[in-house]
Amino acid sequence: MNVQPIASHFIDGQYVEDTAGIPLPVIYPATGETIATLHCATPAIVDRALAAAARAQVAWAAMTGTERGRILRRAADIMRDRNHDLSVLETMDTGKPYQETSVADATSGADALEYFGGLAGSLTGEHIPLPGGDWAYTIREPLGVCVGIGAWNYPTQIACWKTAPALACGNAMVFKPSETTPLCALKVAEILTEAGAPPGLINVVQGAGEVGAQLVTDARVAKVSLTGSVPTGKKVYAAAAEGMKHVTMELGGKSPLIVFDDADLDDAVGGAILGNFYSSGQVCSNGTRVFVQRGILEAFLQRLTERLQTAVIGDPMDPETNFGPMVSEAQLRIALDYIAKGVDEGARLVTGGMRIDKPGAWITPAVFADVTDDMAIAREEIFGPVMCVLDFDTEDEALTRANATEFGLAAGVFTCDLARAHRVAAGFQAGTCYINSYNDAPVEMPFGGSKLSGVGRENSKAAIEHYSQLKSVYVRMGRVEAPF
Ligand SMILES: NC(=O)C1=CN([C@@H]2O[C@H](COP(=O)(O)OP(=O)(O)OC[C@H]3O[C@@H](n4cnc5c(N)ncnc54)[C@H](O)[C@@H]3O)[C@@H](O)[C@H]2O)C=CC1
Repeated sequence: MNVQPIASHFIDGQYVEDTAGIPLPVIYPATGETIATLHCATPAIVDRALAAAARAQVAWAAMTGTERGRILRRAADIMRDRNHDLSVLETMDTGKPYQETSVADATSGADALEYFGGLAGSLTGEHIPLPGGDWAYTIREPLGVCVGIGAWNYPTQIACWKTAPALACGNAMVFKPSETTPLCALKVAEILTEAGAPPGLINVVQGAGEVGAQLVTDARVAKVSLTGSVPTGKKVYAAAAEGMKHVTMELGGKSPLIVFDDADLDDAVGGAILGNFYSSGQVCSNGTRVFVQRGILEAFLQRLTERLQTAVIGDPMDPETNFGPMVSEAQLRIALDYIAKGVDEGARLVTGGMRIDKPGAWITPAVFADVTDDMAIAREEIFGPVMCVLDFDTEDEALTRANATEFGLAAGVFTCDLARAHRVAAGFQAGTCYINSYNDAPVEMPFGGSKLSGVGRENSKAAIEHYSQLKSVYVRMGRVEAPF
C-alpha cells in the first residue's frame, strides 16, 4: 500500500503542497521504516486554510441543519464502506493492530458523523415567556472557525470527534493532526468533501507545536479543541484566553480502577487489561492505578499474569495480533524509563516491561505490584503499557486514594454489590466513570475530564454546547416606559 498522500495539506477542497515547509517523515512504528514524507505548514499555508474556512463557514451556517446533517451522514456511510483501507492506514500511522483499528477508529469516526448528522436538524433555540406579555427567544448560532488539534493515539477518531459536532452546528474546521500521525485526518477531509462538504469547510494542515500555536492565536479563530497532554493544554488554554476563544481540552490522566473482592475475577482482570494494554497502553482514559482489595489480590495477579501470556504480539497487520508496538521510539523510551524508575522505587515487576529486540518500538506489557501512592509510576501519566497494582482494605480508603490525584479523566469500579458500585461512582472525582467495564466510549455518551484532565465534553448532546452559542432576543409587546 502506498501511503504517501497526494500532498501534505488539504485546503479549500483539495490537496495542497508547499515544499518550503520543514520535512515531516512518517515512521511505521512496527518496523521503524519511513513510509511517507510530508511538509509542515508554512505561515502562508496556515493563512490559506484559515481564509478558506472563514469564507466557507458563512454559506454553511446559512444552510438548514437537516441539509448539513445529510452531508455528515453521507460521509459516515463512505467511511464505513472504506473501513478496511482506513484501518490499514491508521495501523501504518500509529502501529496499533488492525484487529483494533478495524473496529475502533474509522468506525468510531463514522459513528460521530452519523450521530451529529442526525442531531443537526434538531438544533434550535427556545421561546421564553416573560411578564406583561413580553417574551424572549434564543437562537443557537455557530461559533465560526474552529481549530482542532490532535494527539497521535487515535488520529481518525479525534479528527471526527471534533469535526462532526463543529460542522453539525454550522462551523468550519481547520484541523492539525499530531506531527507523529499526519496521514489519517487527510482522509477524513477527503471523505467529507466527497460527501458534499463545500470547499474550505474542512481543512487539514500539518505541523508540530509552532503550527498549532499559530492557529490558536489567529484572530479569525473562535474556538480551539485540543486533545493532548496537560502541559500542552495549559499553553493552548492560555493562548486561547488572550483572544477569549472557546476551548475544549481533552488532556491526560492517571485514572483509578478499583476492584473489590466480591468482583467477578475474570471480568475485573478483563477490565484491567482493556484499561491498560489496549493500543499498547496509549489511551488517555486508561485505568493505570488498579486498586485491588487485599482478599482478591493474589488471585487477581495470578489470573492477570496468565492472561497476559496469551497476548499475541507481532505484525500489526495480522488480524490475530492484539498487541502492537508503541507509536515511536521516543514514546517507548519514556515507558522504559518509567519501568526502570518503578524498579528503583521498590515496586515489584510481576511480568513484562522488556524491550523486544527487533526493529520498531516494541515492548511487552508490564505489570507492577506492591506499588505505593507516592511512587512516580503511580502519580505521573506514562502513556504506555505499564499497569500499577495497589492494594487496599476498605471502600473509604480506596476512594480517598483513587481521588488523590491532580487528574480527573476517568475511573472505574468492579464489584457485584450494586449499591456500592453507584456509591463509588458518585464519589469519583472524574469526568467519565465505568461500573464493571472500562474504556467504552460510545458517541452517545459525554466524554471528558475534570481537574487537570480538561474542560468541556466531547460526543453526545453535550458537545453541542461547546460548538455553538446562544443569542437572546428580548421582545417587548407593549409601550416602552422610560423615566424621563
Ligand atoms: N482526554 C483525551 O481525550 C485524550 C488525551 N490524550 C492525551 O494526549 C497526550 C499524548 O498525545 P501527544 O500528541 O503526545 O500530546 P502533546 O500534548 O504533545 O501534543 C498534542 C497536540 O498539540 C500540538 N501542540 C504542541 N504544542 C502546542 C502549542 N504550543 N500550541 C498548539 N498546539 C500544540 C501537537 O503538535 C499535537 O498535535 C497524553 O497526555 C494523553 O493523555 C490523548 C488522547 C485522548
